[in-house]
Amino acid sequence: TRSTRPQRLLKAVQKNATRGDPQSVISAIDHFCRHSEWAMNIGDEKVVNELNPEKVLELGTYCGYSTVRIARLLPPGARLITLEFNGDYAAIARQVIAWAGLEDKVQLVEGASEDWIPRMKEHFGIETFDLVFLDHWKDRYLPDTKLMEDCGLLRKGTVLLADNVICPGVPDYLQYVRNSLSYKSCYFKSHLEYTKAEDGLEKSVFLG
Ligand SMILES: O=c1[nH]cnc2c(O)c(F)c(-c3ccc(F)cc3)cc12
Ligand SMILES: [Mg+2]
Repeated sequence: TRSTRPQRLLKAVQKNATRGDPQSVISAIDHFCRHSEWAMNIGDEKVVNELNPEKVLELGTYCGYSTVRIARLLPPGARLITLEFNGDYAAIARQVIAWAGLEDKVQLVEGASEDWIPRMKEHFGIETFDLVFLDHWKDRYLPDTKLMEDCGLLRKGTVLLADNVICPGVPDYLQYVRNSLSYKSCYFKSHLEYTKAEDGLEKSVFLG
């Protein structure tokens, strides 16, 4: 049977990227998405880099592209936990993260965000996160944000970074973080990965 797009993306990484070199993995995926097949990676234009997080939560791994983008910048001892609901995506992402040599900084968990967010303390020993990257199902951004608040996983200064706030769009989440007194929110206009369509990132700082 025909291979899947994630499988073809992984083959492109194994063919064109150097083991242990995260930047070459990122470049190989960007090249694949620009010249072979579009894929829903955040891409090489939507970037927010002024953060120095120690504890990062990523909601939505897909093939691990943004996982590699974030984890490659983490200092020793810093950790990224990434949740992926789709088992096929998770299997590919594990191999992409391993090819980049970042498995020591990344914990990939397969399952539903609403099941794992309440277990961060007892299962991973994490009290609060410094950065949360939301890039999973658009109708889960708002409920998962409220769940993280209720689980005490956000502290004064925690940054929520949300992809696709314009395309496909997350209107309920945007309305919440832009109107809640508990967040300072701002929009980073960009483009939908590898296209000319508008998209952007919403950066929201939790005020406690
Ligand atoms: O479902 C998604 N989860 C996470 N990220 C996405 C994304 O970055 C997209 F561009 C898109 C996308 C897919 C098809 C389009 F025509 C436009 C955007 C979807 C997702
Ligand atoms: Mg996205």
